[in-house]
Amino acid sequence: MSKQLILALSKGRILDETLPLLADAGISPSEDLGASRKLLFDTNLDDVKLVILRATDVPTYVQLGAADIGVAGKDVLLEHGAEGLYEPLDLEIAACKLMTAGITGAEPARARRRVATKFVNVARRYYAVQGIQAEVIKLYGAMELAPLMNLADEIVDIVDTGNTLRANGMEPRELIAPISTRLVVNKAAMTMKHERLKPLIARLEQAVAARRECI
Ligand SMILES: Nc1ncnc2c1ncn2[C@@H]1O[C@H](COP(=O)(O)OP(=O)(O)OP(=O)(O)O)[C@@H](O)[C@H]1O
Ligand SMILES: O=P(O)(O)OC[C@H]1O[C@H](OP(=O)(O)OP(=O)(O)O)[C@H](O)[C@@H]1O
Repeated sequence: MSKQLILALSKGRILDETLPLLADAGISPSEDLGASRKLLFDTNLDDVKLVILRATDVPTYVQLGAADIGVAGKDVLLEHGAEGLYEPLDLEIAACKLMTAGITGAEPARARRRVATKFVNVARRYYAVQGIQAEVIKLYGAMELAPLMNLADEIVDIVDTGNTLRANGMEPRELIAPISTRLVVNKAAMTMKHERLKPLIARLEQAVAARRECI
């Protein structure tokens, strides 16, 4: 097994909050991530490299061992499934909620509810547990448009400020799960590379704890 540790980061919103946390933990990329089209970066630590991935690809890289450790939203992890992954640390960044939502004031009454979402696995599980028959429609963005356009009765999506829902005449309904960004580790790497992973995870734990104390 390679001596290097590969750390997979979710690009976009999560990356913006991950880089300062990594810096607090004493880990920084050797070059400016934004100034390059590169996706694989050295860091100030000899044995740690970073890969910058689409958020939904992080669990796949870590599960299959192409990366040893990763940073991913709990929403993405719930949708992907936890097989082959440990989730040792809540990084307490990019907090939001995974919720159902519908048109403001409308009764969620259909016997068989049509639900638009990119979180199809989460949605199927959620409605099954509630005993609600649901036809789940996969979308890749702009979920809030689906009820307005009569494509769906309800959506399952991320809610933060609620501004996107309000701007589209919708309201939050049920909380499915509180979301934050998590550290995930490949199960085999946790055993085979334990000596290298342990101090890395400890650094991150300390950085999260130090921030909590500042709040
Ligand atoms: N207000 C928010 N809206 C969306 N995601 C949020 C919000 N706050 C925190 N998050 C977290 O950020 C992640 C989404 O990041 P971002 O919006 O950059 O990616 P995306 O547009 O969903 O991904 P992609 O571009 O790969 O489709 C979510 O998985 C969630 O964990
Ligand atoms: O409650 P709010 O603060 O309005 O945030 C929630 C919105 O933010 C996200 O969309 P994003 O802007 O990431 O676009 P996306 O649809 O491409 O994911 C999410 O899908 C909601 O639409």
